[in-house]
Amino acid sequence: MDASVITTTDLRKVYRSRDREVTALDGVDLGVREGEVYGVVGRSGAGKSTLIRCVNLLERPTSGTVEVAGRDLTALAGRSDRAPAALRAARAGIGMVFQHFNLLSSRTVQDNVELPLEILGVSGRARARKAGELLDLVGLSDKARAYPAQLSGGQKQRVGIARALAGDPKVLLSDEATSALDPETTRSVLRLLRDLNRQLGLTVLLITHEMDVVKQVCDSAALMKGGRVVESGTVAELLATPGSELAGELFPVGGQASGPDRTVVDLTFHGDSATRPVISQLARTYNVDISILGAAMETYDGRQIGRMRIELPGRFEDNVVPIGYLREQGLDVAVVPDAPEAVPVTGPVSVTDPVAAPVPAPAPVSTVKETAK
Ligand SMILES: Nc1ncnc2c1ncn2[C@@H]1O[C@H](COP(=O)(O)OP(=O)(O)OP(=O)(O)O)[C@@H](O)[C@H]1O
Repeated sequence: MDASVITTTDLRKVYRSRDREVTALDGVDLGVREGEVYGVVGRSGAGKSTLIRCVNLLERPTSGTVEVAGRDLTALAGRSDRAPAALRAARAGIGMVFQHFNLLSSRTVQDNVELPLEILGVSGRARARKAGELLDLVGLSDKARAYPAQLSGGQKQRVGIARALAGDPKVLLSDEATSALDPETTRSVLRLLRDLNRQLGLTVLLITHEMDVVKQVCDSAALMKGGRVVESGTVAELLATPGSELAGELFPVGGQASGPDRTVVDLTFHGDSATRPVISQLARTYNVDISILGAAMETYDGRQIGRMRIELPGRFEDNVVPIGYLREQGLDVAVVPDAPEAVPVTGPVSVTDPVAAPVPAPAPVSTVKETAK
């Protein structure tokens, strides 16, 4: 059974103006499972904002489909510019928070939270009760009568989150919600999102350009480049994928070769291999001096995953056998060229292996498919 609560299929968005076309989304397939926090990262212009705005049809996709909670929103959108009633109703089940909060300055905090309920025609008393509950949930009961100008950035975002939850959404979309906040406030807003995700079973799709956000709250992540998703999966799966750019950015294991005629290798340990003394066995078996240039160890979903960058004396050709040994021990092995990026060693390593210098350009990392938790 597909437990995705947000699914985009071959989503494309082309912005057309008189003299040019920009392909902002170039066939995006995304699956966000119920109850997870899913982060989409990428450089400026990668298409993140366009993607999140297409998920609630604030932006109309050029082609492809968007399903949220089992409903095909693209089918509800109709052809005119004005959203039909069915789409407006479906959107009530999708909350959205924005980087710059988008609060109405002339309304109190309580009235800002009540706004979506007013639009839905909810009676005054029911609105006030719901707004009171939501402000309690985000820790701002004492600010109900304050105006946005009297709040800190973090408090404003909490109001934005309370307002986004007014329609009891199953899904919350977050468009760089913490980008305007300092690191400490960012952490507290992310903790709030995580708590809401757990308490309410809320699915959160967020876009960010900060890897720390992914590290702090995301179960899964996708990397976008040029309108495409180039890597995706649970954080644990990504960390275990040789050559994953996201894994490298989440847990950088830096370190350069100490001189010429050295082989630098990135190793990923997971499962059983994370707890065996593979490196000391390698040193003993081949009588080779190994320098550890960097290492990171994390536990995700109860699985230990380690990444390590080591240096072996000699060039790649001299180290084919030890590298083969590491692979036999169940480690993912990627030889690092002079440039900082790693090249996954994919085929079986043999003495005549063509991976030997010159090292080819990094191969694209294949998408990690979703697996049940
Ligand atoms: N309304 C628009 N009209 C024309 N081009 C647009 C429009 N909105 C976005 N684009 C273009 O689409 C591409 C993707 O933009 P988008 O804002 O989705 O990227 P992003 O990853 O969110 O970047 P940022 O982090 O800077 O917001 C960019 O080349 C951008 O210039």
